[in-house]
Amino acid sequence: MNQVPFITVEGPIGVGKTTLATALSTHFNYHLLKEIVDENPFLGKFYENIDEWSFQTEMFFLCNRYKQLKDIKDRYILNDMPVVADYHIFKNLIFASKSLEAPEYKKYEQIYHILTDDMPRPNIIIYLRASLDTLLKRIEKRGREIEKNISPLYLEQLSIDYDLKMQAFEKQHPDIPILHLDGDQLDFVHNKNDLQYIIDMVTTSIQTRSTKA
Ligand SMILES: Nc1ncnc2c1ncn2[C@@H]1O[C@H](COP(=O)(O)OP(=O)(O)O)[C@@H](O)[C@H]1O
Ligand SMILES: Nc1nc2c(ncn2[C@H]2C[C@H](O)[C@@H](COP(=O)(O)O)O2)c(=O)[nH]1
Repeated sequence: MNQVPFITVEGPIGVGKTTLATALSTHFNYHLLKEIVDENPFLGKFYENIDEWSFQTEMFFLCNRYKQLKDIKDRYILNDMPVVADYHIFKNLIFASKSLEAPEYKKYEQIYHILTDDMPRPNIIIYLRASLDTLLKRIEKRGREIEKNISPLYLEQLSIDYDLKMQAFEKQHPDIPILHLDGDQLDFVHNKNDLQYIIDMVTTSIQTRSTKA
């Protein structure tokens, strides 16, 4: 496993991944790996008609993230420069497993592993959860036009899928610390003490990893 800190913040749409990853990047002076969203030309159509646009949407996210991971591997990880990201590549499987029909998902999964199995993986994961009501309010506050069509049911199911994925991930990777945070209780945007609480947790995790290395 790579020794240099590679931290990721994960969780359902609108939970605060990009906000927290950006704050951590600034605090620790780590390179920030931010996922692209608005550049995905299919996402707006996806929310209007998932069946029609899911394959192109998922493939666009996969190809873009593959290129991002390849770049940070070459430019940062292999040069022992830490990174903090607002996504884990496994999110592609969470979304695609629901949006693609089984035969297409089988093909997608094969392509996913071909592209990403030799890419760097985060060695500290921050898992943010929040209630459906909080997620919906934050998505509305963020105000992306294309996300106005996100159905509460889609978001609720996504949250369940994230929980199931994280439970499975913890069993499969006991060596990778997962910091579970309650996004309903922690306001790291408006409350400095809440942000400092998270920073202290992450600092401890980084130090623990370096002593084990
Ligand atoms: N803990 C929080 N408390 C209050 N507002 C938050 C919190 N986290 C995020 N937000 C706000 O919610 C919106 C979505 O945050 P964002 O970081 O874009 O979520 P994600 O990257 O998970 O989709 C933004 O407007 C952000 O300012
Ligand atoms: N169908 C997919 N949609 C995805 C994927 N990754 C992100 N997204 C969407 C969800 C949000 O509308 C927006 C930003 O996502 P966040 O998780 O950062 O809130 O993009 C994906 O792999 N498939």
